[in-house]
Amino acid sequence: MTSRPDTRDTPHTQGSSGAPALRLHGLGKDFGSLSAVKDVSFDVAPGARHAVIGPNGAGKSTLFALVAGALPATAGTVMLHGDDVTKLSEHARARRGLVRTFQHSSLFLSATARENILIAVQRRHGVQGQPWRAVTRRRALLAEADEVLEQLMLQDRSGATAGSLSHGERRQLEVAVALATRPSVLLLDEPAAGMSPADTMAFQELVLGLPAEVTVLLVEHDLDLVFGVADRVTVLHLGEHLLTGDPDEVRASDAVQHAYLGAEDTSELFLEDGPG
Ligand SMILES: Nc1ncnc2c1ncn2[C@@H]1O[C@H](COP(=O)(O)OP(=O)(O)OP(=O)(O)O)[C@@H](O)[C@H]1O
Repeated sequence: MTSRPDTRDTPHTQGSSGAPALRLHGLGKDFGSLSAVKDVSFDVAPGARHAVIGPNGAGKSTLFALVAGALPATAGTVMLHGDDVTKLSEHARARRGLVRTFQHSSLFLSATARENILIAVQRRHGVQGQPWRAVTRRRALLAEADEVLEQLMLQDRSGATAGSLSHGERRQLEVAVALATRPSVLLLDEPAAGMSPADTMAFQELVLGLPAEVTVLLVEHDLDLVFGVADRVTVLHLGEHLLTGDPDEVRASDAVQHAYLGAEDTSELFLEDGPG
């Protein structure tokens, strides 16, 4: 009988064999007679900032849930660094480094920003349930939490309770909490939802500043954010894979323009920088 190594204390690696960080193959999800995701295949390269976009009902959230392990797939496989994780739970995937943030906050609102991160750091080190008894390790754990606070530009909000943070800051903190688990692949679920334009800009900087070795898969409505951060974009339409390409290919694609706006004027869908 084999047992999986406990990876809680080891940084997650990018895999050994040159495999993609993520490979989705023939992925499908049916809800009764509705196929929300149909035969979707694409790779996410290690270190990529890869976005999934598509019009309402395209299947983005469902695909996200299939990758995270929140929903079982009806068909197909999810490979993480070359390992088949299709049958693994969300928790088991997270332990292998595939970590998501939540669209609806899962923060402890009465705990400070630093404490929220610390809780994640402690979990990674396997000291949850006895947080303040591990006195000798406390300093190291706090230092790790502070490093994440700084990475996410939250050091000035360290002592503020999560409940007192602005919407944009909470989103930042959610990413910080995810990052504290040392993911190899970070899944961001519509982070710009409900954000002001200024918060979205700040969030863009945050994503651009994430450690290069962390692969990011982002499901997002806000195309400004997508085209501000992504080096690869997958477009879904009616549950199907329409195109995976670099941002310029996606912007230039008639099929993508039509998927978004049908026969309507598409001239302003993907605005380039500069005056409109
Ligand atoms: N739990 C469910 N049960 C039944 N149908 C569902 C369920 N979840 C999603 N769907 C349907 O699957 C299709 C894809 O939905 P999904 O939410 O994945 O799309 P989306 O691209 O994320 O949409 P949006 O941009 O509007 O959030 C839609 O037709 C939706 O109504």
